[in-house]
Amino acid sequence: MNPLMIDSSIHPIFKPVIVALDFADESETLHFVRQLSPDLCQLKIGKELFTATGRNLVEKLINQGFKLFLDLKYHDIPNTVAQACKVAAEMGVWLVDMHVSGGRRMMEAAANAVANYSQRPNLIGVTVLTSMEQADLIELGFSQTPEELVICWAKLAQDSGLDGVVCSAQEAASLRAKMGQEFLLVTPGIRLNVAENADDQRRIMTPQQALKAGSSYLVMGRPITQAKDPAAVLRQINHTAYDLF
Ligand SMILES: O=c1ccn([C@@H]2O[C@H](COP(=O)(O)O)[C@@H](O)[C@H]2O)c(=O)[nH]1
Repeated sequence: MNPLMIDSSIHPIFKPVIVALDFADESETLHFVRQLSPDLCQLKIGKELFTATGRNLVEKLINQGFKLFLDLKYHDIPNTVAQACKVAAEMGVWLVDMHVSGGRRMMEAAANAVANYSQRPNLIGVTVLTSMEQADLIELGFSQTPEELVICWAKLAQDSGLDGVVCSAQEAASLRAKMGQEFLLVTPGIRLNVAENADDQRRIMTPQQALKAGSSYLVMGRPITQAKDPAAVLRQINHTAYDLF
């Protein structure tokens, strides 16, 4: 056995999963998180849990040693998003996101707002939601394929000073080739096998496919939170990641 496997925190690629804590309250969340550890995964708080618990739980989980993705998908005028990103930076979060469709000036204002924090959060742009497919884009007036739109918005995000994007793993290979090795590709829409229930997701991949394609981090909610043994699933994915790299 390679000695690196003893500590999966040595390189982030060996714990690529960000677990989406899509729960309704703090006690349910903390009960679930007791099964995990910062050596196994990162955590994500999104709209449901943040609306229920606010900054208190974010700070509690950071104090437990977890890297925290605050997934509130900001989309507003530049000043409002910039100020929100400053508050997130003060809370010590690791990743913050905003919709690329908020435009260049919004993203530049956000990047400038956090630039001088000694430990600033990584800012990432949400491209085309993984729950969307071609028909949804047509209905919204877009003529591009999901992949074309994701590539266009990822370039704009990079040009506006963001550190990466949220996209589906189906776009990861082309984005990795175009955006370089440092650009973060954070990919939800992950299912343990393609025959698994995709729920409301449309553009899905397995952990192995996503990592091979160039994903930096895999966002996984239900496949982990509804698993009998969430830690075992995470260990398995970490071993897969280790074997791949
Ligand atoms: O395009 C996006 C952006 C964010 N998400 C979030 O990721 C998780 C996925 O949960 P699953 O249960 O694994 O489907 C969820 O918190 C979403 O808000 C996304 O799915 N797609």
